[in-house]
Amino acid sequence: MTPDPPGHPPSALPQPVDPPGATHVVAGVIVDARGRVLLARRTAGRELAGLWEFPGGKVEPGETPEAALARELDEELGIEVELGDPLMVVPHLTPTRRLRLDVRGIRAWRGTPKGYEGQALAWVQPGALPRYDMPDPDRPVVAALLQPDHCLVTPPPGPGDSDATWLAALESALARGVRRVQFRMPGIDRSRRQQLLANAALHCAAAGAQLLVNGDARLACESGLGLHLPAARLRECRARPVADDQPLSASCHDAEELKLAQALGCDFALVGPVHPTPTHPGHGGIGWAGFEALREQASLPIYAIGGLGVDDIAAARSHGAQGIAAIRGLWEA
Ligand SMILES: Nc1nc2c([nH]c(=O)n2[C@@H]2O[C@H](COP(=O)(O)OP(=O)(O)OP(=O)(O)O)[C@@H](O)[C@H]2O)c(=O)[nH]1
Ligand SMILES: [Mg+2]
Repeated sequence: MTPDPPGHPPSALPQPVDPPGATHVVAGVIVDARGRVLLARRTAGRELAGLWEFPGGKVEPGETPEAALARELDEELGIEVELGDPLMVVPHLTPTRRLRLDVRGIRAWRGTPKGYEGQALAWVQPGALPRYDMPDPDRPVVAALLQPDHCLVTPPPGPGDSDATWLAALESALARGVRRVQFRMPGIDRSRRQQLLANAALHCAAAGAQLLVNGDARLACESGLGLHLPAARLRECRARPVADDQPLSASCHDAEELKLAQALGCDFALVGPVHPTPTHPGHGGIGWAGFEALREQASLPIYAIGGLGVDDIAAARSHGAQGIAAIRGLWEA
């Protein structure tokens, strides 16, 4: 791609090209005035019969995704729609094919949705979506509707930094909208770590942010917080190391680790580095293509990490990520 000439606005994000053999499926998130989301149930005799899905269908040859979604929602529900923002594109590998589930918001519609193909419809409160049995690629979509689109991984206090300085930086990250925090403290002794964690927990609770402790299962359990497993710890785990109601996440670098994380019931994973970062010297980064190659083999929500910040959230979503996780990118104002 040639760089944009000076004085011109940056060009729009390149349209993702379907890899050979991928079936491009477009689906809409239709929300009513009460904030409920419309799901449709796949009818008997079709693949994945009985599962609930976002209404939509396959893009036909020569059709734009936008035209395909408008057509599908007219055929299936009898409504005329105005499309809103893209939510995310989930690349997914099934035993028989490669899918790209391209999910768009629906800004407005005319008509009353009805099941024109005999499918049952349900208007679902967002918080109840995880209770509906949906196809695997919908799991990250539901997470994108409900959970934070960025996750702060804390740096330890710098040399000479007081605990108060570190806590003030955490507070300002929370004030900027961080709602998911991984407490990572390499090189800090246990008693100082515990003290910082106790204070961080108070700040996070006050902001309504979720807090997960990196690596230390005992500390996580004692303090009733979530746990994040670095890849080496993940590989040692034979069973979920925290209670079901405590958040659990893991860092994964390959498909095997993602499978382990999923089998343990991790709520989400961190995958990267997408771009080179000072934290992983000598690693060139897996790039978005490498990220998608891992994403398509798993169904749990995944944050992309490595040289990313809030400006990269839309791009991350277009590659199937929940959003981005970052140390520096979210710590520094
Ligand atoms: N519409 C829709 N399809 C989904 C979702 N999640 C998901 O995996 N899919 C998959 O994407 C494909 C969509 O195909 P479809 O059967 O709805 O296609 P369609 O409306 O064009 O119907 P047709 O091919 O039966 O005529 C199916 O394999 C379906 O399982 C979703 O949330 N919405
Ligand atoms: Mg359909």
